[in-house]
Amino acid sequence: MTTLVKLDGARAAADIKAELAVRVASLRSRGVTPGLGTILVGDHPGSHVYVAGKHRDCAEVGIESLRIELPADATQADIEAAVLTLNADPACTGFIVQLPLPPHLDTHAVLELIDPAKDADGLHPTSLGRLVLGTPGPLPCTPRGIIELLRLSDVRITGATFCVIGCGITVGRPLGLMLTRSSEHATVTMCHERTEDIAAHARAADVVVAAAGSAHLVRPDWIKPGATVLSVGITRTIEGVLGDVHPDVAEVAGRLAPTIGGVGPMTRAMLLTNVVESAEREAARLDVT
Ligand SMILES: Nc1nc2c(c(=O)[nH]1)N[C@@H](CN(C=O)c1ccc(C(=O)N[C@@H](CCC(=O)O)C(=O)O)cc1)CN2
Repeated sequence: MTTLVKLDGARAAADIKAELAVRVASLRSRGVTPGLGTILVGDHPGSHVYVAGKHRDCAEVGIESLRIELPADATQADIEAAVLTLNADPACTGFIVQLPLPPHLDTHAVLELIDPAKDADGLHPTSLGRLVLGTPGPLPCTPRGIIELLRLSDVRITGATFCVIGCGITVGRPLGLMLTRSSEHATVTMCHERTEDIAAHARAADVVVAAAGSAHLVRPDWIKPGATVLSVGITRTIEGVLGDVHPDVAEVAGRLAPTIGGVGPMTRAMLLTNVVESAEREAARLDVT
């Protein structure tokens, strides 16, 4: 039996927030106050928990935060008006639209309306285009958090084989792009619901990232002994929160980012990082002009 190392995202995020608090204090002393806006539509239980966490984090590091909440039956015009409000609000230096939106809304049209200069999530087409081209821009928070957690935990990325399960816009798809940049140079297999024999792809990988949103999809016999596994997808049921990775995977993996306290806190820490980096660019611009 392999000894399991926990990839402790909660602890890493606490360290990152402590460092960000110092940078925010310095920005404020130079007259730049970072402000994060959030737009939350509907009653998705996970989204309420995550957005509450994002506002708690802001208070902890000294970032102002603004909150817009809309009912589940909000129209496309309602949410687009909320985006335009935050685009125009000088107190909001960056903002996010919490996903998923209720299915009657056009998510891509909403994301496209965000002022790219205020895109705190790295999900605007301009930011994703920059990611493809390799030019600097805000990076999507969960993939950035995954890579940061692997680096801080000394997990080899360059030359390693990754199996990314799930191709959604918040995690899998941008993670594939980020892992294959020259700064990472990993070899990545992207798996999705039409992939034949995902288990075989996972078994061949040094690192398995489960971001499909399918409870206990990844079983122990999918994992090469000693491999690194990250449980990213979450399903909320009446029995509680279930991750994409079955708990018995802990008996085979060498390192495991658990469903709770793994990648989630890192996602939030990277959101704060994006907000602070954008405010620092603004401060540098003001110093020059
Ligand atoms: N606009 C966005 N929407 C969503 C994103 C995103 O990056 N931008 N990612 C995911 C979920 N996510 C971010 O909002 C997220 C997931 C998990 C956590 C978190 O703090 N998890 C805690 C547990 C909380 C709980 O479930 O009780 C932990 O792991 O300890 C924060 C953010 C979807 N939407």
